[in-house]
Amino acid sequence: MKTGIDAISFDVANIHLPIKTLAIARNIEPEKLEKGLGLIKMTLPDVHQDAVVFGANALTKLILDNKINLSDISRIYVGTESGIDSSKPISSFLISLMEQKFGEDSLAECDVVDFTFACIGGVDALQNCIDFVKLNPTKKAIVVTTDFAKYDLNSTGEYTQGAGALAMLVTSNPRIIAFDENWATSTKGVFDFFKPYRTISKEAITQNESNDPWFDNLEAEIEIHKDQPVFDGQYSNQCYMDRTRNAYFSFKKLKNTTETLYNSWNSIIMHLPYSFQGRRMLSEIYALDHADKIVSDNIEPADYQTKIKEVGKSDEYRTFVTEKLQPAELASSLIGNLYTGSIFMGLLSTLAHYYDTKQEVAGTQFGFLAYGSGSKSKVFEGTIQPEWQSALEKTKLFENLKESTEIGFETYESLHKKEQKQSVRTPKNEWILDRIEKEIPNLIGARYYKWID
Ligand SMILES: CC(=O)SCCNC(=O)CCNC(=O)[C@H](O)C(C)(C)COP(=O)(O)OP(=O)(O)OC[C@H]1O[C@@H](n2cnc3c(N)ncnc32)[C@H](O)[C@@H]1OP(=O)(O)O
Repeated sequence: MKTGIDAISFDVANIHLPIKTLAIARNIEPEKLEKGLGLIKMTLPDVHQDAVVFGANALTKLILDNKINLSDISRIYVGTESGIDSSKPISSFLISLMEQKFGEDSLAECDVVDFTFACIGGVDALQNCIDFVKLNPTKKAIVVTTDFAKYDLNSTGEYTQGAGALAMLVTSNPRIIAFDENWATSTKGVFDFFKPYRTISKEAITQNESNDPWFDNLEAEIEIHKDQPVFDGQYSNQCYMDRTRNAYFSFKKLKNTTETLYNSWNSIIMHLPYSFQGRRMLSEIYALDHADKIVSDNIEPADYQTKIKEVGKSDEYRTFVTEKLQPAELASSLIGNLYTGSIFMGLLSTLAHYYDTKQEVAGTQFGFLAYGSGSKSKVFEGTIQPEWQSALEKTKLFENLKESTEIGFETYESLHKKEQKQSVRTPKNEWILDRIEKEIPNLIGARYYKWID
């Protein structure tokens, strides 16, 4: 029996800052961002959007477009690193919003939970749901990935920001992609990118708010966390490269093959924190697993990086990138980083590209190289199913991305600093963040959402 993804929906922030505008404002050469990293637009949440809103919108679309009967859904597992509460998971918010829209107790027997491991949490959720459906072939699960990839102003992560969610129905005999048995993992506990709690004294926080009785219950110090990560960009690239390489070669061992694995993959879907990350990182694996061994086992360490760089710039590698990686990059260039959703947006981008250009990919294999900082990589593969086109009929990814509203630099900064009061875009047929109760400087209160017709 086959198990995999039967349907996919998405919701991204449909306002964006052109990368050129950011480059000019920050005094960065636009060509570096456009041609070096493959960036065109950067999306970010409007005033009424957050990770719950994106997740709820993607999930609502999945349910409506595929006429899903909620009583058939046994699990909704969420991959996210944008949790808004240390106890109440985003999946708990999603349950209440879906019941608000589709009927009270419609998900009363559904198991829900969030998975957090930086950008790989969605893949962890998927793997769990696949295992569950394999054991219970008549049952169905949904995976939601939702995040706001927010970086500090003026940081090297700033131009890679993005926001949005995907929702995927996991079933037996799926219409889009069926995953094979083998999943290889490579893990190492490192600090390449993380979001630590910070300690702040009660005194510092209450200076301007001393009349609020809420503060009476505070300890002398409290811990808060900021949406933006602490990170070391070049080190995170090294960790990405090390983990994916190790997982790739473990995957070959699991498959018990000496064949050059990527040759059998029609498309390669990687975690894309920005559009060209995959092509910049894969050249090492490409060189090591090449049939003619471009890099031999006994090459001098000093020559190793130079050789990998050379391979990355060769015509042969460029052709390989155009054929196997570029379709996944298209949406990333127009959206930015989606953290847990990036790899799945790469899958959707690839399929939407083949759909729009009327190319049949049923029966071909796609290879997946996932990465999450902290750090972990998983490598797995799947086969595209005969009904993939009809299953994606309503998705219209690139048409939808064209509708995004452009904003200027001042609006971008005011949204980033949470100073903007009025939404840029008028919401329609979507969930919105209605209000946050007990919001005080640096602390976040209970959030309430509503559906806007
Ligand atoms: C969150 C995760 O997934 S972890 C893995 C990735 N890490 C992150 O995303 C963390 C946040 N991001 C960052 O810190 C940064 O954006 C990074 C590390 C990804 C990129 O760092 P930067 O210092 O901005 O860029 P970097 O110098 O590495 O690369 C710039 C590229 O543009 C190229 N470039 C520079 N100028 C130009 C130009 N004028 N024309 C064309 N290309 C140019 C460079 O040659 C280089 O490409 P190459 O190495 O393929 O030759």
